[in-house]
Amino acid sequence: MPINFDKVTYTYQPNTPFESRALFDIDLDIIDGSFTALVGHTGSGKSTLLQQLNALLLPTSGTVTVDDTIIKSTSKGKEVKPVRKKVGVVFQFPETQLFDETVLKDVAFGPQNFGVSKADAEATAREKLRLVGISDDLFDRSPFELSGGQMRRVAIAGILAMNPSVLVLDEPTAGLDPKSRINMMRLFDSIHASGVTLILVTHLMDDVADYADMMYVLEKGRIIKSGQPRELFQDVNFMTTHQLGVPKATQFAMLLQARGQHFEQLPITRAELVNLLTEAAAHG
Ligand SMILES: Nc1ncnc2c1ncn2[C@@H]1O[C@H](COP(=O)(O)OP(=O)(O)OP(=O)(O)O)[C@@H](O)[C@H]1O
Repeated sequence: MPINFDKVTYTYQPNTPFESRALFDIDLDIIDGSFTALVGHTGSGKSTLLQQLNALLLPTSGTVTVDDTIIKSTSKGKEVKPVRKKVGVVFQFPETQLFDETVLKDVAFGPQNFGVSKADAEATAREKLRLVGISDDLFDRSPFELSGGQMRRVAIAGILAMNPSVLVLDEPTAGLDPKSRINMMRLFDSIHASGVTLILVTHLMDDVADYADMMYVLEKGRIIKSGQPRELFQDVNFMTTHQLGVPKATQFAMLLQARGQHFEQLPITRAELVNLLTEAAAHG
């Protein structure tokens, strides 16, 4: 499902002494089926932008078009409700939003709230819980008895139970150990492969390189660069000057380059680096 931002601005607490503008003239295109990464420092406006994707915040000026719904400053709750169902947002540390007495009830809550029958909502909840790797024996347990990683998976299943066409993920692997982080990114990759449009906010350039096909760099409320990760990571100077860094494979290739190794194009993933080095070794 496509999303378009046309000259979106957002101002917190307008017309008060605390007025502060968080977004300036944002133009953004999320292509249907794409995997888009949004990167930027603390305070660059990522969370503010995310909340515009499903109308939790309305633009102060400009428009956000989600599929065929146009969201603007004067939009009413009823007009934007369809967007809430189509665009699922997984906020940072989503496990803090669990509330129901059992895992199954918690995940079934969203669809039931949108009018799905209890039986159908629970059937969807079971399917999504299995998809995120929660075993059946945990369905009737309190979500608060689970481990932190399991709680996060349950919270993600709750968003997936709404069958969103777009899934927005705000630093979804924050606080996880390296193995759980890799498993969770693989889960999102498989959700993307099933046709869901993915938007990932992250500061991990390896994840951008491994998964994203489009990338936007946000700084002080403005998009200062956009393009395919492959293109943007070639401009190592830009990425480091803006203190975002580059993937580990690119860093390693640069070290080799400083020692005389030639690369037509810097690799951005580990697999690419290995391939290039294997080829180079084969050709002496
Ligand atoms: N409720 C608010 N009231 C006033 N200003 C706010 C509010 N929320 C955020 N801001 C300001 O808006 C700007 C953008 O903040 P935002 O949280 O969108 O950035 P971010 O890139 O998501 O940061 P982080 O990575 O820390 O989550 C910052 O200057 C911030 O101080």
